[in-house]
Amino acid sequence: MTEYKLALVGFGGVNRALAQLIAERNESWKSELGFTLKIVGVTDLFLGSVIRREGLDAGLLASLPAVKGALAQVPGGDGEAFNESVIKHCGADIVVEATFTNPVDGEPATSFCRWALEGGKHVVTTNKGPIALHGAELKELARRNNVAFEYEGSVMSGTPVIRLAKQSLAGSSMVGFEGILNGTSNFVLTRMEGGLGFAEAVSEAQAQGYAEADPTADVEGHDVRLKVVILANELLDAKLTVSDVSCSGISSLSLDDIESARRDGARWKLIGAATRHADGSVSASVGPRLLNNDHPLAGISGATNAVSFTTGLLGAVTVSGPGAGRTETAFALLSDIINLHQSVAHN
Ligand SMILES: NC(=O)C1=CN([C@@H]2O[C@H](COP(=O)(O)OP(=O)(O)OC[C@H]3O[C@@H](n4cnc5c(N)ncnc54)[C@H](O)[C@@H]3O)[C@@H](O)[C@H]2O)C=CC1
Ligand SMILES: N[C@@H](CC=O)C(=O)O
Repeated sequence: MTEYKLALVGFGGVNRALAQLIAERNESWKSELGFTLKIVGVTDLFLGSVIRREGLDAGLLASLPAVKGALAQVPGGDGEAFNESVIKHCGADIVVEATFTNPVDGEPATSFCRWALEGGKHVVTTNKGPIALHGAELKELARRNNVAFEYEGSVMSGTPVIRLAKQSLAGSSMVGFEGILNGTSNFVLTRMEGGLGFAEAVSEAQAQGYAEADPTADVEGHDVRLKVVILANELLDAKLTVSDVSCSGISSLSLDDIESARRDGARWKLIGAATRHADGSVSASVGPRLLNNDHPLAGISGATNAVSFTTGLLGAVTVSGPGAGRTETAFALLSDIINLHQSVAHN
């Protein structure tokens, strides 16, 4: 039976949910997936760090209080985050990177990924910064070190859009996509349709674990811009950088705007889109759009996301599912591990 040893880097909502899944389901994964997971290291800026090569109790980790230095309560743990030691020396096969997304330079998560890949460890991550800003370099580093670099959760959380589009829509002559790609902003718009104020709706999204550490990234479109760069570069063979994508958010929409849209049979949605033109160039944008109620994306509510791929052979192919959420995103990490397990077995 294959057992993968994991180092969890960042122990916030997503990696804690992964620990909970491991505590509850590791036994059933033996027969269902053909492997089990063992956590051998955890590090978090706020909670501290711990290494235990024989394996840590996933249930105990998942139930730790979210207080400063809490990992010191675990046998062998420390209140300080020794990121480099955990990534390089805890004996992990897979580094599970889920620290804050930094939309400006992708750091320090990009360095964490580099350390892991250079050390011959697989990396799975939900962090959008390293992929949108340094994806080509990290993929090349993974290739040179013969390890996997997987990031399904970076777009639409547990909804498997990247792999689905890359594998199952390969050869469909994709020329573009448009989508609702941020759970928080769609949740906020939906709650505002119910009459809740903008600030209260953002607070609810934070409490649900949907929002970024700084929710400005969600409501001003910066998070969607990273996702548009990731999808365009993966699926349209674009070489987009963040500055190539025009970007505006939903913070200027008032309750009046939303109510007046409703009276007109329409809904405001934050849409990220990219199109490949006849000359091969790709243009991309993020911004609020008023959609008539009969538009395929108009009915998407709450933290649900959806993306519609425009293909030459099939026309529009639309995928919808969770766009945010702790357990939903932890599932994306599991799906990355399943994918790397299948690749390892295949090779
Ligand atoms: N929550 C969600 O629905 C989704 C989250 N993501 C991405 O997944 C990542 C994790 O998300 P969450 O767990 O919700 O965030 P979170 O804010 O709950 O947790 C992040 C953790 O990383 C730790 N951290 C930050 N900087 C660090 C550093 N330099 N070294 C060590 N630890 C550090 C923080 O202390 C925090 O505990 C983020 O990049 C987010 O953008 C992606 C898809 C969905
Ligand atoms: N904050 C993001 C989380 C997923 O990427 C969102 O709300 O979509």
